[in-house]
Amino acid sequence: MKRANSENSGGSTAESSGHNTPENDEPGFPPTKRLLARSEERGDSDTEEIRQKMNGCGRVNGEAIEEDRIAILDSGAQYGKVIDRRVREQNVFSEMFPLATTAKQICETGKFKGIIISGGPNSVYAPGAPTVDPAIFSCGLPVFGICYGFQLLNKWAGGGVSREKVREDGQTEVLLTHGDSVSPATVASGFRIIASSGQHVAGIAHEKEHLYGVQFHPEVDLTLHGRQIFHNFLYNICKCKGGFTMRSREQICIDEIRQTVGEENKVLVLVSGGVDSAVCAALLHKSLGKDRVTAIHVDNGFMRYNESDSVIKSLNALDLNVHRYNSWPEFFSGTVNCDRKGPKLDQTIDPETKRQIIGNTFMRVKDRVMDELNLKQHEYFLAQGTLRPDLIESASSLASGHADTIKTHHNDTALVRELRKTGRVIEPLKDFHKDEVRELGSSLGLPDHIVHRHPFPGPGLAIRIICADRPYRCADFDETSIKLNILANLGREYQSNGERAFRDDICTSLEGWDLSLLTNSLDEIHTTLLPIKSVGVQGDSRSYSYVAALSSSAKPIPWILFEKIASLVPKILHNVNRIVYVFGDPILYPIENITKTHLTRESVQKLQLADHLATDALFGRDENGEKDKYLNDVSKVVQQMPVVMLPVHFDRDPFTQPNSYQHSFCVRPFITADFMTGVAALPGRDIPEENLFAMAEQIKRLVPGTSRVMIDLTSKPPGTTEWE
Ligand SMILES: Nc1ncnc2c1ncn2[C@@H]1O[C@H](COP(=O)(O)OP(=O)(O)OP(=O)(O)O)[C@@H](O)[C@H]1O
Ligand SMILES: O=c1[nH]c(=O)c2[nH+]cn([C@@H]3O[C@H](COP(=O)(O)O)[C@@H](O)[C@H]3O)c2[nH]1
Ligand SMILES: NC(=O)CC[C@H](N)C(=O)O
Ligand SMILES: [Mg+2]
Repeated sequence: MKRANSENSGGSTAESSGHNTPENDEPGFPPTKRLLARSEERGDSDTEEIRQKMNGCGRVNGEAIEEDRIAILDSGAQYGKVIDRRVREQNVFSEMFPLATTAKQICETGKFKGIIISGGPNSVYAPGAPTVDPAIFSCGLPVFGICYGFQLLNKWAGGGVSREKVREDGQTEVLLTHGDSVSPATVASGFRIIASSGQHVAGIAHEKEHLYGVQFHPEVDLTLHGRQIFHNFLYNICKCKGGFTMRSREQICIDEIRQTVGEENKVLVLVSGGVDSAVCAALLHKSLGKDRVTAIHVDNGFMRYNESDSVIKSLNALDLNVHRYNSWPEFFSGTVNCDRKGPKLDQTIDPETKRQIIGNTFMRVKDRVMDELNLKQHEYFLAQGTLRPDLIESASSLASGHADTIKTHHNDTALVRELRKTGRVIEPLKDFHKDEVRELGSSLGLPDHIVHRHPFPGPGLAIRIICADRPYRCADFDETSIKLNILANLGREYQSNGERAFRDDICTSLEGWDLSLLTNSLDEIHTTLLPIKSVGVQGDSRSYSYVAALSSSAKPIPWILFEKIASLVPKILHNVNRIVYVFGDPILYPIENITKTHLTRESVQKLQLADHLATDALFGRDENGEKDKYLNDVSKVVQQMPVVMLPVHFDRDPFTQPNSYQHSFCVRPFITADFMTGVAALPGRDIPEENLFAMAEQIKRLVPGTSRVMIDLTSKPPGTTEWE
């Protein structure tokens, strides 16, 4: 293995990191003492915060944990808190600290057995990129670097990290999401390559120094054997004993609620009918009793068809005081700020602005409701069923210091953050993931139809109507369209030199991947780049890019081929976030225009109908309506199925029919455990194909102005569950 000298490696040369000195005969390892001293001198601005965190460390709800501890240094990954969970579920206590935490701070406690460094949105070679105290790698504790953490490790030890032509996003057997890479030639000396992915290095180890790094994400569910990797690190390498068991999480939540609210005060809880708020309300009920808890459900105008009625029915059955408020005019005319200046929600296109308006309007409606119910602000706390992923994706400082905002969840807007600072917000589930909340709900005795209900986002259908007033076409649109078509038809004979060169380029870039399904396919795949944007998450950062539509006359529909194309497109075309299949005949005309779309009552009603038809067709409905809709076999495989309205009118010759006025609908059946990562459900394998055909036919027939129906084939990452 050669020592790297990548231009992009940020100048981490043998000389600058003090390698090969007489004090340390192992190449690549700077002398520990010198680095520990240097780390003390740094005087980082985070120091006070870290010191406080370190002092408070090792306690769960006041109880000291004396067992082995693992320090997780947070580079801002979306998956940081998933690492924490993976470690704790193996009965080892873990705590997250800012990346700037020094080796000295960790070592002087004498309680840590190892260090894990998380992934993050930055590039290790970018100016000002967050970095780690170099002594971390030589303090004697085993270190496991994940993604950004792996890149920091390799760079520190004299290896290289560089921006690659091909970024990797998505699942193979492991989840990869990165744009920077280590190549075999740039692995730091002394390290052994223990895993590869195509041409990239996926794992390195220096057994003697107990230093390990992986480019992929072992912490997420999508990585097969990820738990085993943590087990090996914790038990075989760090020699943890595994004595930590969490006290009943239910009791921890109850104690926290009682401590915060005290003897006299009361709680107003926002309930949507979803599992998180139902569990939150049940915990409050158990902790404080019925009379001290008031629940309000807000119909913001973006609920599903008749949903608020059934929510009230099922919440009343839980013995809660629930008040329902129909506030849709307030939401449609809501603005980001209280002064009502700036664009109203029904004039807004930008998804982040839509989300902020909705979140802030929830808070304003809450204030109005309190006045109406004569509840005194100083006696009341506000409770929300906020979960860990809501905070991570909103880049809340409650979750991480370096994370990128993927999307602002409505329950974590600026106004909510202001209220939190006053200490009057209770979020007992803020450390939970969705599957853990369901477990807690069952143990609290909530009925199955609530516990297994599919999630529905607070902003509801408002973030499932893609608003637009002009097509989204950047300079790269035409080139991306051409490349998309070549990529989807790799088996075709290409005449032009340019096309052949691009095809060969793709094949070289994807060396190591099995492309036979694509190169052997005789089916013609039609591709249409849609001039609209959708939100995604790539390399721990937010992305906002094009949607690619696939169609074909091939029968039966080659779903496995489409799935493969969907997984490869974002690897090659980084400006494509989502890949959909369009039901029906192949799409022949390009999409030049969009249908001007805003949030109006009419657009919401159309989507309510499409969503209602799609949900019934896929999950069925018993004769009583709602009851078992989310308890059948398909709904156990698919954990959520957003239906999204797109401002796209297909099958129009743009020269003879320039005006676009119809909409299309896309269903997104999604398979996941914790909603941090997941994959699209594939027809014929995960969900019945005939249900989807029936659904597409019904939407087209019954929803006025429908152009086409499609299904989303994108995994998360690079897509997200919701489109905005
Ligand atoms: N329509 C609504 N009325 C009142 N509160 C709401 C409404 N929608 C969302 N909330 C509040 O925002 C919180 C977060 O919403 P979120 O959708 O994540 O959770 P949920 O609705 O309880 O569960 P699920 O994720 O299963 O839908 C809820 O727990 C609830 O406190
Ligand atoms: O209460 C919510 N308020 C929001 O603003 C919000 N945005 C996304 N979601 C839900 O969160 C889960 C993950 O969604 P994404 O993969 O789209 O980020 C999915 O279940 C989404 O439906 C929200 N829930
Ligand atoms: N997930 C990560 O840690 C990504 C690291 C880095 N931002 C990259 O894209 O390579
Ligand atoms: Mg919800």
